[in-house]
Amino acid sequence: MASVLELTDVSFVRDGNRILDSVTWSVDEADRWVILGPNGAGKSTILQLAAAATHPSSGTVDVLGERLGRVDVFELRTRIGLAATALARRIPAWERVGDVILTAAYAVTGRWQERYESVDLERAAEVMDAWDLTSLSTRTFGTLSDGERKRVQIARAVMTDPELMLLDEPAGSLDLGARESLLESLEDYASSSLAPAIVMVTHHVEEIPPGFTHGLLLSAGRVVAAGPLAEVLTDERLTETFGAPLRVRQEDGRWTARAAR
Ligand SMILES: Nc1ncnc2c1ncn2[C@@H]1O[C@H](COP(=O)(O)OP(=O)(O)OP(=O)(O)O)[C@@H](O)[C@H]1O
Repeated sequence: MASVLELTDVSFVRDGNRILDSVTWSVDEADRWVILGPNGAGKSTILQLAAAATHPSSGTVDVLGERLGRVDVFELRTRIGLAATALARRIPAWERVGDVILTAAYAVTGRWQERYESVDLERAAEVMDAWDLTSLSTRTFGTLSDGERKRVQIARAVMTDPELMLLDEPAGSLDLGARESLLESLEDYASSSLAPAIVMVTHHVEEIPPGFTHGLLLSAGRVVAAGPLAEVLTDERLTETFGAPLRVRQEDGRWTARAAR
């Protein structure tokens, strides 16, 4: 199986702090990974490397077969879908949802031309339908709830038909109903044979959608465990990752964790 992301002995140092320490990790095209770890573990930094948004201090990062440092990252980034709150801040509050999705095909925010290809209009309609956004298509982005905004961010990334999808805390800050509804959509997306490799960052095992296959546990910039979810999500490894005694359970494809007593 082809590897879409490969980190080999990667360290990332900023202001004298070793944020990632000798990380070796690889993602195949059919994988759906979750990166779990406490605040400051280095999860977002790994996502930034995978998004070709930064370079390692040492070691090598290969994204979609291209080595960072030897490739035009602007070209490479067009092949990667990234849904992150920091990016959503660039979406103008006055832009209509339909245009937020549609303009992804042109890698811009803010509608900039009045004539779009019909193939893009059809694709935007399909994506909005899949992510339950059709009824919101004429609403402006600034009037949406957090849950609706998260859906729009993901749909915008899906619209570009990426070869690697990166999701930074897609369910963070959502209420229970919005979280469950988003996880259902992510489960549908992850189960499609047409979907690309997916890497999702989260703090909570409860936010892992059914159908996700692998887990990378990070603590203080180091890999605690990486592999199939059932092998890495154990009491011992979660306890080591979060530095507190934890017990983890799986039921109907969903995970829960709580303090061990
Ligand atoms: N450019 C930088 N300069 C200095 N320190 C940085 C830089 N980027 C990240 N850090 C630090 O590196 C550590 C890891 O950050 P990162 O955002 O990757 O962690 P995270 O696991 O995603 O955390 P969180 O769960 O809180 O979002 C943090 O302590 C952060 O303050």
